[in-house]
Amino acid sequence: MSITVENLTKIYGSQKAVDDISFQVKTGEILGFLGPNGAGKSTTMKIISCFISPTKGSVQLDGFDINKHSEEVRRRIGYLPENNPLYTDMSIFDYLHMSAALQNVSEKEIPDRIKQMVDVCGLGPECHKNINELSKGFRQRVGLAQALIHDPDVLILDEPTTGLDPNQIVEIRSLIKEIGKEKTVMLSSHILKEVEATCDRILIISKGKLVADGSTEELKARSSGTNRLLLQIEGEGVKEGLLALDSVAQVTPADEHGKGSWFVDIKTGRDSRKEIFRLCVDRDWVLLQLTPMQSSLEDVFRKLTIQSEDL
Ligand SMILES: Nc1ncnc2c1ncn2[C@@H]1O[C@H](COP(=O)(O)OP(=O)(O)OP(=O)(O)O)[C@@H](O)[C@H]1O
Repeated sequence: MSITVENLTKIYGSQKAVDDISFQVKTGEILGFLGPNGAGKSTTMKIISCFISPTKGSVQLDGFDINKHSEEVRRRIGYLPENNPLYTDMSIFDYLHMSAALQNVSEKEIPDRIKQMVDVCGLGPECHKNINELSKGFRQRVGLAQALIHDPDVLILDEPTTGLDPNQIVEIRSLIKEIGKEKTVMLSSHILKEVEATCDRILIISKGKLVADGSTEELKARSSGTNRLLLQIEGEGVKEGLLALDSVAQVTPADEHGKGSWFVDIKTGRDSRKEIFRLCVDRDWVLLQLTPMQSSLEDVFRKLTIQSEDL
């Protein structure tokens, strides 16, 4: 089941939280939704899940419109809100029973659905406990079980791994990947490594506007625009010599990588390595290192979200 968001805007009082954004999530895709604090991620996810209505624009799930067919949409969406609000004085069983009933799962089917969710979300060893007796990781699993109880085609997960320890993060991440084999998933996170490891595609939102849309590799390539090399050279006049090469855009010191180290940014579509090697031979320089560098998702995120502060 696909999600189509068109010209979505949400204004709270005088604040534009989401500013005319459009995107699609394809059936079976795991989409990562990134952005700094207050960028508009939760607001967008709440609108898609029919928890709040947009000021303008539309969201459709395979043709079901959130404004016209909200019941149909809700039935097809599982939503894990930020901070995973749970009724902590309930047992896992009672909570999942209540969640299933609220999602109109028939009374006859509920016990089987709960059994399946306990199994899928790995709740077995803890399922006799009350929610307030569970660790954060297990509470998160209960939140996921709640979101999945009515077997929705689409899962919307708002920061599903916040507050978890590294082991729990790995466990929840692999659970999401497993679930994502059958369902369309959209998840927000502040952990870029997690998004990189879990998602097929990434959207970056900043100040309510979309600033990037693509796979991790596409975003890295688009963001850098130039290739970067790390060079370590022994010799005189290295910076000036490198800058004189036609394919070189910029040379900056990289002293943290050792004496005589430089970052060399190469113009788009060019390859300077042979030229640099010949230059070293001509000038009698000693080339100690020539390593291509890749920009990280952190670099891309910072570049795009800091740039958009100036919009
Ligand atoms: N109910 C509300 N009333 C007024 N303003 C709101 C409301 N909810 C959110 N906002 C504002 O809308 C903007 C976007 O908030 P939102 O929660 O969508 O951001 P976010 O990207 O999810 O942030 P975070 O990563 O911190 O959770 C923020 O400036 C926030 O203060």
